Amino acid sequence: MIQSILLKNFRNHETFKLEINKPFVYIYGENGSGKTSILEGIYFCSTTKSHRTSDEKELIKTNEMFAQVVIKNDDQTYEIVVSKFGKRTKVNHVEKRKLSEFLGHLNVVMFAPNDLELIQGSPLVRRQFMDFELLQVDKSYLNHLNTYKKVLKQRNSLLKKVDIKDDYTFLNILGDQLYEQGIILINQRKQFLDELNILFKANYQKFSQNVVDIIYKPDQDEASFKKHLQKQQRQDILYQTTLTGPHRDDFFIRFNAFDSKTYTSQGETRLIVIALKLALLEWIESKTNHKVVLLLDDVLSELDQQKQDIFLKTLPKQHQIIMNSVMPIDMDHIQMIELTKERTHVKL
Ligand SMILES: Nc1ncnc2c1ncn2[C@@H]1O[C@H](COP(=O)(O)OP(=O)(O)OP(=O)(O)O)[C@@H](O)[C@H]1O
Repeated sequence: MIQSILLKNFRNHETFKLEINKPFVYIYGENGSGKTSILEGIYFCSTTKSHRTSDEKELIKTNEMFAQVVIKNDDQTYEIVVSKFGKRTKVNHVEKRKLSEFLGHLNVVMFAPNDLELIQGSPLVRRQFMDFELLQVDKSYLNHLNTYKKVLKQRNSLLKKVDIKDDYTFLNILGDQLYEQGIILINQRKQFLDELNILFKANYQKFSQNVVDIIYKPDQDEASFKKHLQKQQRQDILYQTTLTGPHRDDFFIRFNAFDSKTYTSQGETRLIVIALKLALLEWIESKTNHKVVLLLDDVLSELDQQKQDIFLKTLPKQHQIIMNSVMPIDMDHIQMIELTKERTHVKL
């Protein structure tokens, strides 16, 4: 469990310090007070990435040289500092040069408003979701994914040079390698979505009676992928690119009989994504045996009062939850923090 959080020069926080004394922390305050930045800080210290920017210099408070996040979790201290020279990480005050030595200790699942893109966005968003979650729990997945991408790049550059009349020997070798790695990705993604689907449906049922399902849409099944690479490469040569494979995979959420992407309302979409995140949390815990902290950024907006009440009542009790919103709520057993200007400029 996270016991304390310190942000220094992080976004609008000059110094923000929070000692946590209950499993459920609820932070509220006006727009721009820095609520999202606190969750972003925790996420950053967990993953070394921001959930809302790829330009990490943005995290450094204007006119400052560095931003720092220090988190005490299960009596271990994790620290990340970002400056114009890059990022540095420490565990228990000892510098960790290898990312693998820093990652995996402080596990979080975050819901943020831009996660609605999981439903509404392009297939790339959903592929990145599958890949990111799979490589977190299975290091070998990263190797297969990287090899697949490397072979795909080689094959695509060869396809730009090769002629219909040429000898296809090298193209065939690359096709075999692509198939070999590709089916591993397809099978792992399928298994991931099958397992996630069971947890997702159970979580979603707590909110609504609609029937939902995660449907994997591999670009090709194993047999047609093989057939394409062996017998239909003329098409690839013509288009000068690999037309099919897991790099074109997708999934969608079936909502009753429809595709939620075009069918569900904003509030319904939000509940679907929340249920997906709750499912993900359970899935990661079952795979890693590590406790996962749930971060909920502005999760209540767009939900009607009844849905907000159901949501708050059904939040998992066995997890640590850190959540924010504009308005306070009336609930027992939570640590309520009002974020005021003074709180973001605490004297240490
Ligand atoms: N590098 C930075 N330096 C200083 N201020 C920053 C920096 N980056 C962002 N800000 C400001 O920090 C403030 C806090 O942003 P944040 O998104 O955390 O607020 P919030 O409380 O979650 O707001 P909302 O309720 O509108 O979602 C904003 O006013 C933003 O303009």
